[in-house]
Amino acid sequence: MAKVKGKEVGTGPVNFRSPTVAIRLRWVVLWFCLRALGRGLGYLARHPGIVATTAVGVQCYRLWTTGSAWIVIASVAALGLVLGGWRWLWPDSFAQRVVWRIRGSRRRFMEYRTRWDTTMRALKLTVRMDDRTYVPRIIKVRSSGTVDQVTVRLLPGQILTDYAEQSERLARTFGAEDCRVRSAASLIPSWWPGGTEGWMGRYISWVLPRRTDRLVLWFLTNDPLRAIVAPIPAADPPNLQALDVARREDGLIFRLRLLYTHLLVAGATGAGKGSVLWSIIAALGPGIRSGLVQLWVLDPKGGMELALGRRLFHRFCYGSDPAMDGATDAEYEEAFATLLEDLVVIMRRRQGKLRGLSRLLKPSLDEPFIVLIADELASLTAYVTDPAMKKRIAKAFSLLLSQGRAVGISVVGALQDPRKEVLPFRDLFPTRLALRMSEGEQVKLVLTDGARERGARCDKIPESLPGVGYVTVDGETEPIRVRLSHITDEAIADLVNAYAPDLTGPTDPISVSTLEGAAA
Ligand SMILES: Nc1ncnc2c1ncn2[C@@H]1O[C@H](COP(=O)(O)OP(=O)(O)OP(=O)(O)O)[C@@H](O)[C@H]1O
Repeated sequence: MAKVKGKEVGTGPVNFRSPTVAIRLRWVVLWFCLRALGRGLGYLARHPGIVATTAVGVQCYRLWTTGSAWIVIASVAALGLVLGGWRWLWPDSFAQRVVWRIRGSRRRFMEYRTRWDTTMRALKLTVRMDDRTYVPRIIKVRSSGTVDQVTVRLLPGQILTDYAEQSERLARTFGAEDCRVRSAASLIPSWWPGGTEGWMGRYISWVLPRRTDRLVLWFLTNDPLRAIVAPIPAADPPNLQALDVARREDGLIFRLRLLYTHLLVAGATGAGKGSVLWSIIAALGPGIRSGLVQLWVLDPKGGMELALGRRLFHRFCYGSDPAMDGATDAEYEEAFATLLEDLVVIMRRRQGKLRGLSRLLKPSLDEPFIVLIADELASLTAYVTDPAMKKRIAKAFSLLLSQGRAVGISVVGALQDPRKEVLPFRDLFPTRLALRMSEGEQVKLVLTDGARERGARCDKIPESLPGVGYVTVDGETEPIRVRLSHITDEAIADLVNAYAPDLTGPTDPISVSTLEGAAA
């Protein structure tokens, strides 16, 4: 008979069949006992932690009762120290390996154990074969306190979409606010040094490849993104491959990779695009001060969004510079084109320098990491009035997006309308962040095809949650829900005071009003 890696469920409480062989009751009882013993041993073999804990418990009891209680006390103290140190040094790893597991075991027992089989049957997520019904088996449950991650082994013939289609019903049944269906996580945890991209991560993925017969159901039990996310202290020097910019829905910090990639941010008006740009600037702050990072900024909305931070920027163009007062639209547009073309010149120079030596530029004080931040991209593409300028801007953008990554030039662009007519080079952005959108169709344009079915319901983000969005990274199919930190005008003034590179000697505090005056 076919062997299926699922839990076998009888068709009813008792099966009545015509006996063809008479078996004595004692043999039947013996068979059931042996089978139960075999299953018990199999369970223990799959859960060595239970065996080890029991063995340690028995040993402690023996030591305690034989007058060696000090060994037990010293061992418990040493364990407490190790755990305390682990929590202090690597809080993310400690949370995921210890806290989430303990909480997950409790949630598995209290929530999922009792209702799982009936829910699977009711939602037709079971498989029938040879008169038997198989229910998908829960492999493990991890709970961050805000999200329960239930790892499930798929039955033969099942695909992720089968579960995605039932996600709303699953959420309702298990009392969650939402349910997202994700393919099984890589075996490399997010806190692993270098992440999945590092050499250690790549080696581990080669030895332990991703399990394709598993998926993870993310049950959102208590949304941590309802609360505003305070600015996250910036690392010094910044990790350009993992900038702390947002909080994830599982409560962890979302780390954005910016080096060697470009980021597209899309969202309806008031969705919080400004907070994405400012969170990135805040995370890059220490690098800006040291000269490792240069910001080139375009703010076609007359500097409304970004002028407060002008002292942090190496180049800043917002189309209405006091020096250009009274300038025409064409002159403003020319200023944007010139800035972009200047950056293309730097890109070409860096390419020439690296040619034959290396394929990737490692940012340094001599060759800093350049981030081109462009707010309201549509004003730089579709709404440019002068055809000649439109062509120059489009050409420079295409060159920077297609060739800039390797030489340490990344583009961060924000816009409201993600259609191809508005942003012809949309596909050149490997990393995408979609905030609140007015239509479900737009989600597909910004994120990957099918992202909405897998939970990225950007059109359902309420207006009361600015800064909440879904991010996808090239190569990853599932979007992650995050909320960017909220950087107020006062926080921006603090940022400028702390990180503006032109400050010399004692700090030269500037107030919001001074900056506003400067920007006016
Ligand atoms: N992460 C956040 N947390 C809390 N509030 C936020 C966040 N981001 C933005 N807001 C608030 O939401 C409002 C709109 O934000 P913002 O101006 O950044 O939106 P936007 O997408 O840039 O809009 P527009 O396209 O019209 O410029 C502001 O009042 C801002 O204070």
